[in-house]
Amino acid sequence: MKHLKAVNKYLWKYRLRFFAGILFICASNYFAVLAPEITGYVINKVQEMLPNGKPASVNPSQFALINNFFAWVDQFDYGKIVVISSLVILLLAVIRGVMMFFMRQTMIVMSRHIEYDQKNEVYDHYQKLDAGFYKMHSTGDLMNRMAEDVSRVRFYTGPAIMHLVNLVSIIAFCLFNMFGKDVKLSLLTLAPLPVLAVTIYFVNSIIHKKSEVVQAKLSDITTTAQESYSGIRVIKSFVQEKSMINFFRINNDAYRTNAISLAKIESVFFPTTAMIVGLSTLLTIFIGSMMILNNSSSIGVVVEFVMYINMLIFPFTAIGWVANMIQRASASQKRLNEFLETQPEIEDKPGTINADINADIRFDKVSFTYKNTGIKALDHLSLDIRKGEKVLVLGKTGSGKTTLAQLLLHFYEPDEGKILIDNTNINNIRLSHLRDHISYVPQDVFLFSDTVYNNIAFGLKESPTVQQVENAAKLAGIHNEILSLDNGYQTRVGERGVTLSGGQKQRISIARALIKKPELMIFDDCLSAVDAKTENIIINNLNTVLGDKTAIIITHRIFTVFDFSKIIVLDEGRIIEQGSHAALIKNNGYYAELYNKQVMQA
Ligand SMILES: Nc1ncnc2c1ncn2[C@@H]1O[C@H](COP(=O)(O)OP(=O)(O)OP(=O)(O)O)[C@@H](O)[C@H]1O
Repeated sequence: MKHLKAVNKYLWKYRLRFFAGILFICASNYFAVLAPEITGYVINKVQEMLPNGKPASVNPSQFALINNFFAWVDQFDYGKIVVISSLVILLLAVIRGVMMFFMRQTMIVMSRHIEYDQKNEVYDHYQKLDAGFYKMHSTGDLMNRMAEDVSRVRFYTGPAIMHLVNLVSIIAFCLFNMFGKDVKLSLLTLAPLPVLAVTIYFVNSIIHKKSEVVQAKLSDITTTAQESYSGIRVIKSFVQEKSMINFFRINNDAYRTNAISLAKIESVFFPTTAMIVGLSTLLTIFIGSMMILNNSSSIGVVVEFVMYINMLIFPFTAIGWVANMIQRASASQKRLNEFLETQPEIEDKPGTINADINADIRFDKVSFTYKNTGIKALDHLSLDIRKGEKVLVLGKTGSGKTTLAQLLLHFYEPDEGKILIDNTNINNIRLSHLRDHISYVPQDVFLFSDTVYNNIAFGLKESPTVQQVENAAKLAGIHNEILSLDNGYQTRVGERGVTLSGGQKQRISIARALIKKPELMIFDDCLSAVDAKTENIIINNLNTVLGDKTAIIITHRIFTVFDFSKIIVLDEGRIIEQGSHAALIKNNGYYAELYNKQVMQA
């Protein structure tokens, strides 16, 4: 329960709806408990009219309103009493209906507002968390917390609170009336209800546990099916269709077994509840009849009690259900709190500034180890890049090239050493300011399920002109291919849109970086899926576009068409070669070896 304290701030934010909701619930139950009293009164009147009938001695109602009504209606004859009472019962039902409408309008609408706020809160927090966090948590886990956990918490702020207040108030009103009328009859007829509540609570827990297992199994088969669709080419080329079908069947079998077991429990549970309800009514009639025969109660009061007992059954059965809902919401809120309380390791510290970024870069003995794997990706690396320089970063796979780029973007923080831009430590530069001045084309290109146009324009503060978007696409060597798509720049890509080739995606993401025109551009092996001819065109274009901008180009291949100011070769997080093309060829090391291989292949 303590975890749910986190939603109190929202209950307070929507306090008007919350308190109005409580008021409507109490009002609806107040009007609900008046009807049995009037029914009992009318029945006693009927009995009084029978031959040898005498007035029943009944304790007055607990409510002044109803006592005043009886005093007033008593002046009329029997026929009028029945008609007026019936109309009043009808009126009470209408008022109750209206109150219930407002109760849902306040409480359930409040829970939807809270759900909306909470989704925003979680999403905002996700945006603040750093790359390290995302490496540690799967997308499925993040999505679940955002969708399922938030909706379970909504069950607490909406239906659970509403039913809780409802059952507390209806139980209070009924007991107040019942004990006021007849203490002995109340004690005897109410005795089975707590047993009913406890039993239902336990059976409900079993049902919930079983439905969770069913949900988990369902999610297993969905994942298996989803992976089979996305990986269908791999499955077919490895001739694994049969084993995939078997794997799916195993998951589906597990789902069926659990779903059937749940259905069995439910099919016993609901009839049993109905039977207990019937037995309670029967018990009330039986005990009531005995008391009428002993002249210690009246028919009207017994009928009134039968109605109260029927009113109480649902709240008593709901105790277990509501308790389960609260428990589940609490578990979900606990999971949400875990994330919401996670502070990003990389965030703006006090005193960070919007420093000038002209892109003189210095790596000063920088070392970095990935915490999750313990791999040392950079080892006392020192590097100077002057404004306007174009630097080629080469190295075997895993040598630390991407890490170098991501440290510069401040995705991670060095364990040792410092990174300076124009003599300011990047730890002192506001994150958004730093990243605004850098265009980064990552190795694993990502396009949003949106139009090609919007994908290129993504991240710009102001909407670009069509001309600007097309220019960027031309420089990235993709303009003509975009025009040949059915809807040109308005073609949707990704999910349910056109599927682009790896090379096309890479070039769209280059266009996205070029349109931003920042001080520093980092291209991380982003031409790997492009053929040599297109690669040459793009590199040539870059030569013109980059102008006096600083650029870091990470690659596995050597580009001879481009005149790099500096080439650095990384190995195991250290610079092993550094210099101009000519100097490195002369050096006869890794670079010369790679160059010779490339020349031979050409
Ligand atoms: N997120 C990560 N968590 C843990 N270890 C990582 C992570 N990213 C990279 N590494 C490890 O750090 C080392 C350097 O990786 P990095 O991606 O910087 O190399 P790279 O030179 O860019 O490789 P490639 O050319 O294959 O892209 C590698 O050994 C890699 O396994």
